[in-house]
Amino acid sequence: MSDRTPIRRALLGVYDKTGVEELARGLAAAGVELVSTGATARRIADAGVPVTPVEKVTGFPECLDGRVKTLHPAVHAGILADRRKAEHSKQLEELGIAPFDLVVVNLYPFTETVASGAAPDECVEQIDIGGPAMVRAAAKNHPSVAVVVDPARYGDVLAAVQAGGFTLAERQRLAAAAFRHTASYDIAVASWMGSVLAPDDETGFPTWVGASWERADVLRYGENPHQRAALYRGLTPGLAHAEQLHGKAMSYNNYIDTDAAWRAAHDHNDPCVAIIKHANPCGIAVGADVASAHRKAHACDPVSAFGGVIATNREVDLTMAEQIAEVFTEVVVAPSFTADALAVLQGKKNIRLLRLPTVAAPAVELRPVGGGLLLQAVDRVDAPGDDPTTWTLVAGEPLDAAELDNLVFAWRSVRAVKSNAILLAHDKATVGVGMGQVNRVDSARLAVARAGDRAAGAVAASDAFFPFADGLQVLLDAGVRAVVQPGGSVRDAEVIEAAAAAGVPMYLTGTRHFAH
Ligand SMILES: NC(=O)c1ncn([C@@H]2O[C@H](COP(=O)(O)O)[C@@H](O)[C@H]2O)c1NC=O
Repeated sequence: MSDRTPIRRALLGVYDKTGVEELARGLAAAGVELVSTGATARRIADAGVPVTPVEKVTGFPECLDGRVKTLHPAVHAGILADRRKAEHSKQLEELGIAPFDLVVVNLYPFTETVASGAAPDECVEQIDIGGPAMVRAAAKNHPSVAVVVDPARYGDVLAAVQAGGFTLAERQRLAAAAFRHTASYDIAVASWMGSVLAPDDETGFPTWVGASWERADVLRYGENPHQRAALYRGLTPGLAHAEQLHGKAMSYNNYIDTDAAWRAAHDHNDPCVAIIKHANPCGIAVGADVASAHRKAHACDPVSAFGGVIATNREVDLTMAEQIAEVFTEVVVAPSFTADALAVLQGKKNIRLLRLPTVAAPAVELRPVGGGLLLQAVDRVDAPGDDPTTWTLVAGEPLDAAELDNLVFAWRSVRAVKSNAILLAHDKATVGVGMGQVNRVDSARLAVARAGDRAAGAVAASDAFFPFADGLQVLLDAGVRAVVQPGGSVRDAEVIEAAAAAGVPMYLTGTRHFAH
């Protein structure tokens, strides 16, 4: 036996009126009686489709600037009657209320109003009350009623009407989508109230955090092939919203590395290229153009750059594309690609190309820990100590403008390096990066080993203070010509003395850039 419920009477009240005339026309042509709210009813009537204004059903005028239009038993009993129960149908008859089989509603644009910078009163006015009430009622009563909250589903509605109504499974799916819609809506309202309108305290962190994520993709696997994984998309812009222009599906590790690469490239204002492997840079460089930045970044560690992820903060041009095409590369992410660059890269079967416009970094980042979540302000290279005019020279002679620029490049780049970061740079390009160690001496050794001959004359940045002079000594012995580090160790005097003894300028920033 079919579990379709025929659609004879529909209630329509939509803020986003996209496609509503076509829907109404199709429903009316199939003999469905239409009831609708103020502006929606006018739009339908203007399209020449017969429609009953909801006031005719409620016997009550829309009032209080639209705050009350559908909040009435004649509407809600019509939606909530469980047609499987004879008693409900009997009660409706006694009350003179006709049931609804279909509810089509979308809500006031609360999020968009907040995003527009509107005043609090205007935001509050855009908190839809009657809409969610109808949506939730219809979704609860999905055994009898179909609910649609997305204009993209109107085609399905018209097909279902022709087929004799939605099946129970379809109504269940529509109901689940409807509850997701109202839940996300309420999360947006509660978040705004708790962090903008009426924060509970002065910490800057709300006492409650709600989030709404839409599944964007099911990935082939997670960090390892035996782990299942999926990508979810939130409301803030970023990698999860990037447009893939070419190549195989992104993997879990591709996402992790691409996110790190994107961030590293955007820590610089000049044309910059960052090449990332295992979420760490194997090359970062700035240049007059992206192609020269890419050549310099690649030269840092060509062995590791094999199979890397490349990000740039500018358009990829033909020259850069031709260079990339020479090396096996997993992903290239950029704000844009010139047509000829795209053509070259699309000739490579295994490369993934992502277009992601440059957007402001999010203010906070979340990291799950067992049973909870850490929230922190995102580390950007814009703290007071990131401005070289605030640096303190504690050893050696001041650098000339060009070398200081080089040191600033090293400092801006070291933020992207994880766990005891030591970064050597020359000509605004990394030449040796030490990372992922549990002590700073080993990171220094690694950076020097990777730099080889290039360590002599390079400048060095350390993401955090040297706890002892030993790590610094490794750099001094290798011949670095300047060092920047936060300072703040109890043994700073010892460390500074080592730099002074070697005649190497040392600048203290007072700001640390740990990344784990
Ligand atoms: N107050 C109510 O009873 C009420 N009933 C429905 N709405 C909303 O009003 C909008 C449709 O109204 P109109 O057809 O006038 O544009 C929809 O977004 C719907 O969710 C209401 N508005 C706000 O709560």
